[in-house]
Amino acid sequence: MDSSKGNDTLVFPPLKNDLLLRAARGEKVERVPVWAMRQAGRYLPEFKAVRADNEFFKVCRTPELACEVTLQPLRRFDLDGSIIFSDILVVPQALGMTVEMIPGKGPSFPEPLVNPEDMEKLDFKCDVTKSLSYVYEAITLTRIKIDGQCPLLGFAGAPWTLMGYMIEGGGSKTFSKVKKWLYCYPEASHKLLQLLADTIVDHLVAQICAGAQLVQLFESNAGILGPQLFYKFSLPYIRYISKKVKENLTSKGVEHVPMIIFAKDAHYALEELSESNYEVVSLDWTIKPKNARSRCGENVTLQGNLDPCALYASKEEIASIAKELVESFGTRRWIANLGHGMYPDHDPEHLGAFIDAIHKYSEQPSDEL
Ligand SMILES: Cc1c2[nH]c(c1CCC(=O)O)Cc1[nH]c(c(CCC(=O)O)c1C)Cc1[nH]c(c(CCC(=O)O)c1C)Cc1[nH]c(c(C)c1CCC(=O)O)C2
Repeated sequence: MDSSKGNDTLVFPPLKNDLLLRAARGEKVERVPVWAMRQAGRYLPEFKAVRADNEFFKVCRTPELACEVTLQPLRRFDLDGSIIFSDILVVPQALGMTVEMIPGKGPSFPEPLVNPEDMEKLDFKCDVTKSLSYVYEAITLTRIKIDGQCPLLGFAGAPWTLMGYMIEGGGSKTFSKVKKWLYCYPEASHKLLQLLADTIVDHLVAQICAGAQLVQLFESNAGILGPQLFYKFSLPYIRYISKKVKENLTSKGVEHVPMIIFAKDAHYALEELSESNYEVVSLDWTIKPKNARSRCGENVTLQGNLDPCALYASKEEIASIAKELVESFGTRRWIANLGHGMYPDHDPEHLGAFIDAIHKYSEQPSDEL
């Protein structure tokens, strides 16, 4: 069958480029797939034009706008993957918290959680299929509009990263408020992390049922925890999520999709992450590809790990860095990406140079496939 089925009722246009799915599953590819975290964003003038007239969460909540900005980078670049435009902070919103996106500052929670009693304000019975239905509608619409050009990724923030925003009320240098919870209120912390994990499972399953062909879990603030806290308060929930997502899909009779874990700066846990039931482990730029491969073994696909700042280099230098990455990662079980997201002052053409160079240097002679 050439049409891909997201669930029993949805039939989407056939997929013309499945490199990303094949690389995630460890199959041979004729060239290495490439996409970029935050590929839809403020470095694109066409994104800024949409944002000029629409508040950030309005774009998230309006399926036509979310679909439009998701497709913008695909019109410019030869991308092998597309990530739905949304935000990790829609989950705290679904739990009843107010989140604002303040220009020049980033996300802000006017009423963050201060004490464990504040958790009573959260909606423990929240039904994401209702409160986040706009995300799933955006995914289904985008899956249709993308017309099989490449696979569509869904995503969520991991529990520890979301807990950080909910308690700090925004970004932070030290994350001392949320870390204080881990030391002073470990039981309440686990209760909050479990609530988040269960909500994230439902959110990822609903995205897959709506048409997401891979999903990525962002533990962007893993680096703030040392190994001890990571093994206690992050890794168990990362593992719970992959297990439950897969179980829930099986019980619904929906095909499994590859799952990607990005635990930024958690080098110490690479072995454990690669044994956490995720098909892909995404790396930040501070680790050598060969080192990561020998620690993760041969059974997972690696993703990454260009330093986003390398996109400030000349196009020639970007091409030579891309060539080095291809030589270090090899062409099997690798998805080329950045080690974190695009920055607003990146030149779009420099991302284009990276994408084209990865394709050029990873092209396989057809008789070797
Ligand atoms: C931590 C985090 C957030 N959101 C996200 C993460 C995890 C990834 C990471 O570590 O960067 C994930 C995210 N946020 C966004 C996407 C969309 C898809 C894509 O990657 O293209 C994704 C995958 C859109 C966005 N989310 C946000 C923007 C920019 C805001 C704008 O348009 O005004 C975009 C395009 C806002 C946002 N949202 C968040 C922050 C910290 C910010 C402010 C960042 C800034 O201002 O530079 C929370």
